Amino acid sequence: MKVTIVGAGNVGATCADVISYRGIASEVVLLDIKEGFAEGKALDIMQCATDTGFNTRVIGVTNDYSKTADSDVVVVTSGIPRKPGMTREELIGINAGIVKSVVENILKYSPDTIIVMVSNPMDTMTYLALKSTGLPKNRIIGMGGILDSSRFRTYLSLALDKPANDISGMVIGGHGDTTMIPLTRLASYNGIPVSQFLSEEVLKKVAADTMVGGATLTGLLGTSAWYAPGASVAFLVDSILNDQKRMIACSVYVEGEYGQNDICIGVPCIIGKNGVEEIIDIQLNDNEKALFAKSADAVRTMNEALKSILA
Ligand SMILES: NC(=O)c1ccc[n+]([C@@H]2O[C@H](COP(=O)([O-])OP(=O)(O)OC[C@H]3O[C@@H](n4cnc5c(N)ncnc54)[C@H](O)[C@@H]3O)[C@@H](O)[C@H]2O)c1
Ligand SMILES: O=C(O)C[C@H](O)C(=O)O
Repeated sequence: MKVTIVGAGNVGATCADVISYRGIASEVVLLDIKEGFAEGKALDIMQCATDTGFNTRVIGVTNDYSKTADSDVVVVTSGIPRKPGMTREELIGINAGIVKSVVENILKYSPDTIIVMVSNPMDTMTYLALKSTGLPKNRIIGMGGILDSSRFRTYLSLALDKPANDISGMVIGGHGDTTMIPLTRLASYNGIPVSQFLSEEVLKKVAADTMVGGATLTGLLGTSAWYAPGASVAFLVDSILNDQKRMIACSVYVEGEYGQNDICIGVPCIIGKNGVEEIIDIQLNDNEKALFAKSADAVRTMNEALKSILA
């Protein structure tokens, strides 16, 4: 199985590293516009093979899309990350043009591929990729909800002082500081509602920390995060390539689900070899429904901005 990752920066290279290390794909192509950069990252990753014991072939190329031919999955991480104090939405002006040209190039060589969108603002970049290529909606998947859910589970694990893998929880809605919706009501510690262990006040703080999880890391690091984002992409790619049919919150095109239409937004999906195989339309309570509607409005407004940027 072949995976291409466009953008060999922090997230792209970490994702290539995790995919190789875990043997998720037999071949990984890293592509970047910076001369020699992807080649260097690929060689560095390949030199881990004998120490960590993987056999994935990793190659790096400078803007040569012919080497990406027949990729089963293409991950798009090309574009600029935010700096402290910025929102993801402020990246739209530069990233929209990059994403549009990248997806056009990808499809010339891999017309049947599944695209995983990472570049921010991710929900709008996913929508842009869908609309500009005309690909069927099952083949464009935005990565955000899985990362936000990992952060939610981490903050819950810290509050409970219990391992994150014993905690389940999901974040839906937009991948933005004010648009994501941690589903606290449904989070559990080995099936037991977390509300049996944590006060309402603590749970509110966990949700608030989750929502600004990316901004917190950007403040600490000076650029946005990459370890958890890279691992989240690899988890998603694994579910596609190995047809695992995991339920993962992803940004996908909705047609009536959750009362919304014509946007890409984070909802629980079954992810398998055909990409998005099903959207799980769970029953939200009135408060969650209102939050989802507000989140969808914000995502829709951001999509509108594409018209003037790409005009
Ligand atoms: N969806 C998410 O959950 C999530 C998580 C983390 C980061 N991100 C986003 O992912 C993007 C990348 O973040 P990063 O930290 O890896 O940034 P980075 O600056 O480390 O890497 C981006 C890379 O893209 C390359 N690039 C730019 N234009 C290109 C083009 N036209 N073709 C090929 N390569 C190109 C750059 O040369 C650079 O190496 C950002 O937009 C960031 O906001 C999203
Ligand atoms: O926070 C960012 O800008 C990057 C990414 O979307 C994240 O959540 O880590």
